Amino acid sequence: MLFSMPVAALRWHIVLLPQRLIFQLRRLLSHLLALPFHLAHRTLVWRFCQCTDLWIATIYLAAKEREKAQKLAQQKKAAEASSRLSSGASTSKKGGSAKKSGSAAPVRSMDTRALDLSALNLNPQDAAPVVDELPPKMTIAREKILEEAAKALEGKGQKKTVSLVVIGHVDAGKSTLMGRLMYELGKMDERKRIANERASGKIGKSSFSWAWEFDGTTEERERGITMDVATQTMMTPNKQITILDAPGHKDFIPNMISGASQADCALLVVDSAVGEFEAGFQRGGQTREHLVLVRSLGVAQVVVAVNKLDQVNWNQTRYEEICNLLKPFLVQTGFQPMKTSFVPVGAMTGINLVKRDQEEAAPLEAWYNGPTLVDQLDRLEPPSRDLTAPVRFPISNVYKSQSSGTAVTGRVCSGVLQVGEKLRILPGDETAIIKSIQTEAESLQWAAAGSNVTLYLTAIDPVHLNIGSVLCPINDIIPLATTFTARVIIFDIQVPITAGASVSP
Ligand SMILES: Nc1nc2c(ncn2[C@@H]2O[C@H](COP(=O)(O)OP(=O)(O)OP(=O)(O)O)[C@@H](O)[C@H]2O)c(=O)[nH]1
Repeated sequence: MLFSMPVAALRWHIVLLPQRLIFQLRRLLSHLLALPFHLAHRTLVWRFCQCTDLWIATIYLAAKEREKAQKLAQQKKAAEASSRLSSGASTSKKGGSAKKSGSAAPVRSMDTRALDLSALNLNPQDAAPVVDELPPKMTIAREKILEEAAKALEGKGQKKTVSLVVIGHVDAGKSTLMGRLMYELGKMDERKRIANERASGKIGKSSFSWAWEFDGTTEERERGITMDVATQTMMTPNKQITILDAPGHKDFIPNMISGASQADCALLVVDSAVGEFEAGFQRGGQTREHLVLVRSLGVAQVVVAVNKLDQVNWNQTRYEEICNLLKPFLVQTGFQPMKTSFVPVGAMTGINLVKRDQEEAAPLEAWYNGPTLVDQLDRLEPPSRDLTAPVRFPISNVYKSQSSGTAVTGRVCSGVLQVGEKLRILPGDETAIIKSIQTEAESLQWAAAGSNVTLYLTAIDPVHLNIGSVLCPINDIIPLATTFTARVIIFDIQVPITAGASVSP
């Protein structure tokens, strides 16, 4: 080992080093000889690159131009197609699950999204006034509509219509009750029930499967709460009832108010479980708050559904206790005792909604032989409607659908309106023409005071339509006022409000 090192070093210096030097010298010589060829070659390559670059750039630009032209043509075609579609009034019958303020079309609700037109799916093209094909003409004489509307109001030849807002503390079982009622009345078929049961089970929310008929949005289903008002129609023996299922959670009170403002009557749902009823009825609970709100909005009739009685073994004493706590509060809030009624129910099992012949209903049958929920709802009377007054249609929601154009929902508060009628939008100077009138179930030629309808409008830029605006006849608008009297309801204030105090909205 000691001898091998110097021998290896000696070999490196004497044998390998000269060899490497010779190799490097030969490389240098060959480079020098090849230099002229290299220069000539490089010039050629550069010249070729210049040509090809230009050529490629020309092709690229031409392709871009073609693409741009194609895009423009496509956009033009799409715009033509959409205006053709939006001009055709939707006359198809709608059925199935509840029409949610936010279902297929992005309906606006009164919460934080209220006037956010950016969420209306409008693009710059849509924002242009939609004056598509010629708007429809008014074809029915006003006298004829008034005659028909008066007959309908008296219930002659058809059922009287009533709109009903479903209110109550969060999780009282409002949507479950309404979903189950739809099933019991045959409006929800077995296939739909099974689909809802499976899908809700998949996301671990099987106890909400009945509520899915009304809680239609993904967020509502995932969170297990109602967030916006959902609408459906049901038939009782003598009435056609428009149901407005309102949210119970206090975060969505503005949406609940929007539903209540379109209703004639209310169905209050309370949870009879011990502690749960008390939570809703105490100060700050929504049982109290909702009752005060609906009464202040003019609702005078209320049916109270005492729900989840299965959780207290259908205990009669508990039912009576709840009724006795609510009765004085209802009177204090302004409901006349003869316009209030109570009914014990089990929404989940469908007990005492339409019938109570189920096996599980035996404990209730032992002490109750009164009316079912449907019997009570059938007794509701629509308030008087002002048919001859000028049309007043306050807008509850505005939305825009790809297929049918701009639409507004709400209730005809007074008067009658028909397809083809030109209406003024207040506040403002704009007008719109009614292209079609829809309810959840059908397409109409006219609608009268008390009807909850969707109006598809034409000849109007949707930016002029806002929640709270009112549609009126062009020659009979709401008179301007400089002063008004307001009744303000304040819940749970921290500091008393005194005259002259400044308040922020
Ligand atoms: N045991 C029992 N549970 C019920 C009954 N009705 C409803 N529930 C349950 O109560 C919970 C709330 O029901 P929902 O129908 O979502 O209540 P809600 O009042 O519509 O809720 P919000 O609209 O979000 O205020 C669900 O888990 C239901 O399964 C009933 O009769 N008995």
